[in-house]
Amino acid sequence: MSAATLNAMKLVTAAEMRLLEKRALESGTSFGDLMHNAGRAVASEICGLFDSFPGKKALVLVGPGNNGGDGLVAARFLNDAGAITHVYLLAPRDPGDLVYNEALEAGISPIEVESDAGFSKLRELLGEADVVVDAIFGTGLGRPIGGASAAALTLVAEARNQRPDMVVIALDLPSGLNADSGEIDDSTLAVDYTITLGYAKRGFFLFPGADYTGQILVADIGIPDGLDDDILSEVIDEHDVLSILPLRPSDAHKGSFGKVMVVAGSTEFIGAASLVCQSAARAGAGLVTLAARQSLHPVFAAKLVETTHLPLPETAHGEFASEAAEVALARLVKYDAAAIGPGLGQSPDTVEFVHQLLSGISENTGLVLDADALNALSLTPDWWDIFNHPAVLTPHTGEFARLSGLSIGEILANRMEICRKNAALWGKVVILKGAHTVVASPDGRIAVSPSANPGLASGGTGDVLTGIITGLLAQGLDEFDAARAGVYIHAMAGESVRNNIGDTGMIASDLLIQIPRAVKSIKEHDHASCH
Ligand SMILES: NC(=O)C1=CN([C@@H]2O[C@H](COP(=O)(O)OP(=O)(O)OC[C@H]3O[C@@H](n4cnc5c(N)ncnc54)[C@H](OP(=O)(O)O)[C@@H]3O)[C@@H](O)[C@H]2O)[C@@H](O)CC1
Ligand SMILES: Nc1ncnc2c1ncn2[C@@H]1O[C@H](COP(=O)(O)OP(=O)(O)O)[C@@H](O)[C@H]1O
Ligand SMILES: [K+]
Repeated sequence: MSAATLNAMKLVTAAEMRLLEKRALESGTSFGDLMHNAGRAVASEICGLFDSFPGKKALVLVGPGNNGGDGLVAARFLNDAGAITHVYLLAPRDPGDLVYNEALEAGISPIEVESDAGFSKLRELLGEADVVVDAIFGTGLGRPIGGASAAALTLVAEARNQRPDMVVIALDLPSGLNADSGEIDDSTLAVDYTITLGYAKRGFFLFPGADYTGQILVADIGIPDGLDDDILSEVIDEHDVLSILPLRPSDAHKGSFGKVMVVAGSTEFIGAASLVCQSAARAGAGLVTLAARQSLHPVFAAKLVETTHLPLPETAHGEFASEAAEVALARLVKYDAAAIGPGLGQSPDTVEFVHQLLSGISENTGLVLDADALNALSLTPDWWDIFNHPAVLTPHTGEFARLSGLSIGEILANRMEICRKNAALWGKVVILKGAHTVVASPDGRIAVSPSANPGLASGGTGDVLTGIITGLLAQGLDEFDAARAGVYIHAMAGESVRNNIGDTGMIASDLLIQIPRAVKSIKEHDHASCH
């Protein structure tokens, strides 16, 4: 999905959605109103997808519960809008069902599920439909989809393969997609659009579900304002990022934008340090200094022209000397933010160096810990009890597994919730990297990247993220703001490269010049939207 298509979105679990619905009912909205609003809003979104809607052929697949009820209301409004509308009932509706009877009164004659195993009528309708709405199951799915519903969904998928112009829409969510975990059923359709009710669901940003939603549109179903203040999860949005980006006064000097120290790099991982330094500068930091072992200095000095250098003492064996941390700490007091870890390696001397740095660093220094700094932390049981400095941690799944003691499978199965819980336990802002990166604050807030971009899955792109966030911390942002703005800018930089060269062969260095361009674009969009 293109990240730019998403607007500000809170994310809910199925339980949170039920709670919001309950609050809406308690505040005087009836369930009938909500369902009516839902069906009408879905129909209105569907009409908006076509240049001219009257005369289009719409097929609504209706299931047994309230998702099917919404489908019946939507069918009525599609009919009113001039579509030739068919409703296909996958399960009988109660004869007293209000929305069913309203559909009948509107002249729609629902087609009962066929006893013919060949589903000849359904095939015929699918052969002609311009738009198919999956209103079979929503958040109430309780077990695997089977029988006629599974068969119908398979037929839609087949028809779609034969007629790519047919638009397939999921009402609330693609049937079978788990709103909380992103798990899917064998029958779940990969749709073109998901028109979701009230709030986007967490599962839309978790895999495999994230590959099935198509473009997500949020339909307003009339849940009154002010009921969702305790919903703390959202997709990171351009307007939020704009509101937290540091100001750039015209009379600024380099001291205005903060100083970053990067403690990174080793003989084996030279490039990591370069990428962090360059991205911190590209994110707007006033000055970047690289602290690396002194024998590496000539290489870095040739490569990093704008960066200043703090060569650190080393042993005859090319390891950090015992006084290296003290040298770095003495200089660090003059810095606003530090990135520690990328490419440092994991030798015992390096681990000791990292531990000394972390135990001596001032509370006033903004801190991003990545890669080998995280690996070094993981070696200490209950490390979070000892290391209580505020920091942004940027683990990928493997590093998160080491930090938490959880298995990679456990983390992947529940990325948002696990990231949220551990951020609270560790007292850190935690970025769980990957497609739809999750940012969690110790206070329970979660911000999810709108972007999934396989182009970013190459060595060094994480170092760029670390640099951007440290650059933002140095400019005065707090940890959570720097983390979510950094994740967004990094994602936008990745989207720009993907737009330019595709998702194959992107390298981390390609992102660097795109960082200021992403910031510029965020600022200009706001300017454009004001006029
Ligand atoms: N939240 C809101 O504010 C609003 C929410 N709204 C809508 O409500 C939707 C949730 O509705 P819901 O709770 O009725 O659940 P839904 O997804 O229709 O399915 C439940 C039905 O399916 C059945 N069933 C379950 N699994 C099955 C299976 N594998 N195979 C076969 N049957 C299965 C289950 O039967 P049972 O398990 O009892 O046998 C029951 O009959 C939500 O997604 C949204 O569209 C709006 O209307 C208004 C405002
Ligand atoms: N499929 C993907 N979609 C979006 N972002 C991704 C994807 N794969 C990787 N990334 C991003 O690329 C970066 C990779 O970081 P990391 O795994 O630490 O690699 P490295 O250490 O080589 O830089 C992270 O910011 C991660 O979120
Ligand atoms: K559905």
